[in-house]
Amino acid sequence: MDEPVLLTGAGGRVGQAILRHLGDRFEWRLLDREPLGAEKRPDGVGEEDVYVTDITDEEAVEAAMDGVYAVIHLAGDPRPEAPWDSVLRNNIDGTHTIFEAAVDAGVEKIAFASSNHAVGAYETDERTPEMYRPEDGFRLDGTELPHPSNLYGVSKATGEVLGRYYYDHHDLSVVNVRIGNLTEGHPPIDYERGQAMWLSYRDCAHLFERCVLADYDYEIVYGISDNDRKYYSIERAREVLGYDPVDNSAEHED
Ligand SMILES: NC(=O)C1=CN([C@@H]2O[C@H](COP(=O)(O)OP(=O)(O)OC[C@H]3O[C@@H](n4cnc5c(N)ncnc54)[C@H](O)[C@@H]3O)[C@@H](O)[C@H]2O)C=CC1
Ligand SMILES: O=C1O[C@H](COP(=O)(O)O)[C@@H](O)[C@H](O)[C@H]1O
Repeated sequence: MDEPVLLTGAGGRVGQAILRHLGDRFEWRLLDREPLGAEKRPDGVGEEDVYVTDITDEEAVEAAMDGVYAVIHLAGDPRPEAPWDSVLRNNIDGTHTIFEAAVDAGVEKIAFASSNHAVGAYETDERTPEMYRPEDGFRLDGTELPHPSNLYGVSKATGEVLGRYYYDHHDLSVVNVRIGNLTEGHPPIDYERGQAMWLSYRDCAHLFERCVLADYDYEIVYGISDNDRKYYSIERAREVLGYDPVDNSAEHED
């Protein structure tokens, strides 16, 4: 594959985890509404490969999408407490703009950064905290309906449905990655839920690498490391994408 991979939200935590481990793996085109200094760009990615624009700007997104093979779409408001006006603009309208431009440009596939918060309401008082523990067998596997924890989760579920629409009506492969809790170096401390859905930086990069390279139609997978504590199945990601994580939050417990 010689064509570029467009990474939106490249300057954020997930984007930087990906670039840190996959900097020389693809020909990158980076997009963010904030400028990306040299320290945020892999070697060989110059300012000419960076698009400083808002994803709701249709013309600018069209320009960034020209000739692109695949998109990793991360840009958006990541705050679980984000208000409706922000998720409507950044997460829903922005994601719609990305899909429209991708279809127009003939992009092959899109990996969309969905979230645990699209399904957070499965974590009921009856199930918690037991479901966060290794001996508990409760698993979500991506076939369940969305069950959002907040309006941010609603926006992520909406992104997944937008992807379904563009997959059904256009020649575009779509994978939605319901990312757990990306934390650098070690799992969250004193936070069982976060340890159960920990995603290490290197597993995050590997997972999105597989999203670019694997063949699929429309998928919903969970993005967590291979934690002993887990309530998300990673079997679908293994099967369809060839995801093979190396980290486990249990290895960081005393
Ligand atoms: N970090 C995590 O543990 C998780 C992240 N996610 C999702 O992954 C994606 C990335 O999250 P993070 O890297 O943690 O967030 P972040 O806030 O660190 O990075 C987001 C990046 O997107 C850019 N951005 C935001 N709105 C934009 C817009 N309208 N146009 C252009 N650029 C825009 C920001 O400037 C920033 O660089 C988000 O969509 C988030 O919802 C989902 C689950 C967990
Ligand atoms: O979707 C997201 O989820 C992570 C983890 O959620 P939390 O409720 O354990 O904080 C969050 O840190 C991140 O900001 C968000 O985008």
